[in-house]
Parts: sequence; C-alpha cells; structure tokens
Amino acid sequence: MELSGLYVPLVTPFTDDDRLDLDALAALAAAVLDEGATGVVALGTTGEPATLTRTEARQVVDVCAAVCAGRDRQLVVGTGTSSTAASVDLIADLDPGATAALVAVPAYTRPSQEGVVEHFRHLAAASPVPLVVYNVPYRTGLSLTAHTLHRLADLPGVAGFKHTVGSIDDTTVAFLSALRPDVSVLAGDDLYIGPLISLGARGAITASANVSPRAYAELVSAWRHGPAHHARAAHDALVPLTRALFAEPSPAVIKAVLAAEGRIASPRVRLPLLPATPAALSAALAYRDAPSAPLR
Ligand SMILES: O=C(O)C1=N[C@H](C(=O)O)C[C@H](O)C1
Repeated sequence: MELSGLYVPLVTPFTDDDRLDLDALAALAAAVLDEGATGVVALGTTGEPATLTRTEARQVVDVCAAVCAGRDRQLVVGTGTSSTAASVDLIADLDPGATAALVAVPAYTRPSQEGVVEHFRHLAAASPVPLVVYNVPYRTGLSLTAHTLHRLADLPGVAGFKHTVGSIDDTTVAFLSALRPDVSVLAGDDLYIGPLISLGARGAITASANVSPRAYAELVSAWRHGPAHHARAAHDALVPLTRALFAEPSPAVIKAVLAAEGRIASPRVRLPLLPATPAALSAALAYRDAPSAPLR
C-alpha cells in the first residue's frame, strides 16, 4: 500500500438538532474522491472525534468505508487514545475496510520518547492494518526528536507519518533527509504542503480540501510532479483561502462554508468548539471565489 497524494479528513456533518447527517457525509466523501483525492480520512482532527460517541464514530467509519469501497479508494481511520491498553482494544476492532489507522502521539500524559516508541510498538503489533503516526505537538503537548521519528519509522507495521508541526524546523529537515524509502510522510499542515513535499513528503492530509478538493489535489500533484513554477503559483493562489479556513478553531469555518454552499445541512460544531463568526465565513467565501487574491 502506497500512501501518496491528497487525503481529505472529512468533517462530520451534524443536523441542527445535533444528530449525525450520514447522507451528507456520504455525499461529501464521494465528491472529494471524484474531484481528485486519493482517499479520505474518517475521524481525523477535522471530524471532531473527541465529541462523538463510540456508536457515532462507528457509523462515520461505516459510511466512509462504503463510499471508498465503491470507488476502490483508500480509507484512513483516526483512532487511539492516551492509554496504550485502550488504544490496542480500539485498534483491534478497526473496520476491515480501513487501509490504515491514523494514530496521534498520546496526548496530555507527556511520556518519554522511549514511552512513545513503546506505545506505537504495542499498537503496531495489535493492528490489522498499517499505522500512520500522527505527529502534532501543538495538540498533543509532546515534541518528538528526529531520532524518535526514525525509530518509529523502523517499527514493523508503521507505514507513514502525518507530520503536523506548524513549521519547517530542524527536526523536520533531519527526519525527512534520512527517511526510509518504504515509509511515507504526509503533510498535515495545510500551509506547509509545498515545503514538506519539496523535502520528500509524498502527499498531504488537508482539511481545506473539504471546501475545494480539486484545487488542493492539483496543488499536491504540482508539488510532486512539477514544474516548480506551476507549484509555486498554485501555492500562492491557495494561501489566502487556507488561512481564512483556519482563522478560527477548525473545522468551524470549513463547516460554515460547506453549509453556506448547501453541501451540508448545518454548520453545527460540538462544544467546546463554537460556530464560525459571520466575519470569518465572509472572508472564507470571498477567498474561495477569488483564490488568487493577494495575501494579506
Ligand atoms: O483532520 C485532520 O486530521 C487534520 N489535522 C490538522 C490539524 O491538526 O488541525 C490539520 C489538517 O488540515 C487536517
């Protein structure tokens, strides 16, 4: 299994009275795949997994699995907790339709680097599918060294990384410059897709692509295959929209845009997230309509 190209971490649509809108989810999954995504991510950060019941999470995965199976496309499923034992139970129960499991570094507890490696060693041994390690220090509270990242890449059963560190830092450069060829890195920060692919990442997991899947699929493809001036132009054109979609805690603005377009019935997010402000929605709609507007 090759992890490359654009993966869209789908929003989880809710109705105004707070039920799952599974029809809207299926339509969204089909649309992003038909517009160029390699696969979808169910229960990524963008899917608000912390606020879903276990039954709801299962329903979300079932819907995404059916759409992906119908199109022979990849499904990555977000799973895992800060407890190794609980994560092993969850992962052993993963939908057989999943291509890979996206597992964040355990949050809040702040284990040692060695503890993180042991956590993933246990999960990889229990998982029916390959793991994608989700390295997101600004959410987990824990930074990994390049040495730890390389040790994780060496674990049997680890197929890739979602690298989401909010910058191109020394660790990122050291990690990517000596990466095993059989392990894929996917950019997890929408603004850093180009820089990360130019350092060796093979694709991206990009929430902004819920809004404009084709444009972000072309962006990933341009950075992977060139020419460089085309990739730069595609990047410059999408920076304002990307920034507007993340102007407030995600996925509030993304859901507001999708609701304004009638692609989901409600912009509802669950607490502690708040709905997007009207100003944030207007800015995002303006940049969606004029993706080459100058950066502000
Ligand atoms: O849904 C995800 O998974 C994503 N996570 C990143 C985050 O940490 O917010 C952003 C990315 O666009 C999608």
